[in-house]
Amino acid sequence: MTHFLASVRNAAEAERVLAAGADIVDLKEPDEGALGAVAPSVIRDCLRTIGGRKPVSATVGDLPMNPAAVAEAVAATAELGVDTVKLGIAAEGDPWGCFDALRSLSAPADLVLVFFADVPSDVDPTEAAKASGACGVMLDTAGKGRGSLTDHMTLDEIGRFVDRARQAELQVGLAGSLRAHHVLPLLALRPDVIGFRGALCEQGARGFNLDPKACAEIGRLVAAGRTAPEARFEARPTSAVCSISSARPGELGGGEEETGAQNGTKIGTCEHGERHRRALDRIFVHDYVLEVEIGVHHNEKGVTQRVRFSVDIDIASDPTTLDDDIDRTLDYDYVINGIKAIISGGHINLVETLAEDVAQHCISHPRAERVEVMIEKLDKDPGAVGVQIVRSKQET
Ligand SMILES: O=C[C@H](O)COP(=O)(O)O
Repeated sequence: MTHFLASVRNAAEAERVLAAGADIVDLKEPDEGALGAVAPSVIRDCLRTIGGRKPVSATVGDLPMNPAAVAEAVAATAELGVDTVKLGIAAEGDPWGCFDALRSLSAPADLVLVFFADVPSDVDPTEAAKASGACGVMLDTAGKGRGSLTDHMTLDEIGRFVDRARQAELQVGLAGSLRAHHVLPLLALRPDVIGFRGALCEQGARGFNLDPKACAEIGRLVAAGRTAPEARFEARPTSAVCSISSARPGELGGGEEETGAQNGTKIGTCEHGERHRRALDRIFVHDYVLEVEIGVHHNEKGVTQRVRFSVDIDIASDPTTLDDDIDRTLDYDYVINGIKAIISGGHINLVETLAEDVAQHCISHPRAERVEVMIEKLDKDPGAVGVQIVRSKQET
């Protein structure tokens, strides 16, 4: 199961993220850099407040790779009683000297090495963990104004990082200016930890106060999403048939589709772009009907009504490297699990809001270029009413 790590700067914030369902409280001063350290007195205070309810990690600051300084900082932080100490691997200095020094420490806390996706490093994470005695590795970003983790690495690359750590029997975490729309695609990679600060704060700014609504929203998404990837191995929803049917070459704009036995959900793929090395293909989920709590009217509150989702996503693909591999395209489950996670959040007033959330989820997939979302309420008299929106990567 993936654990929700929330970075906080004091005990009051720790209480707030615990209320939002955080599994790991990560002590960090956001104004002091990507891995800014909080003062020892603040760590003690937080440990008292948390009182063992959840594991606590702490960072040691953005330190240069100086063996003596790194070993001293890790040992001092571990002595305060945290469960895990997180150490960022900087580009310059003597990382291997640091790993040697750490290995000979007998610090009373686990060590996690943090690698920055936006800082090139030739240190191999699993080798570094072995050399230092770390029990885990994590990806994060150093430059918090320079995009999120997925702006610096593709999902395939992040997946390989997770897999390599797994093979080395290491715990693995993912973070780096992650937002709500990153939750599902990253949970699908099955990391042990997914970490947030900025997304939990007012205006999404990591140095600002925590926003209780944002904390709750991220907590809810992680809780809902970490079960969603399992759906790949579970029975499909009765309303959907999810078999793949690809267009044959030459069927521009055509394509094949399969129709659900229960209510006619259609899911498929059709090629509609030019057939060069990098084609534009269209993945679609049509006529997917779910019960949703939605509407502004009094008689729409506290009840569900049938809503039909039709989603078309244009994806960049390279047919020469597809290799019959689901990870090299966009899985229909990504769309379906996203819709399910969005509607599990409770009542939504407007179909426009629902359409926008679905569109943002879809367009955030690294392969998605353009998405069309149609949402229809089916139980309104006299017929279907709804909204259709189009969003492109360039607009987001
Ligand atoms: O360890 C997780 C980090 O605190 C993530 O911070 P961020 O979401 O602001 O990049």
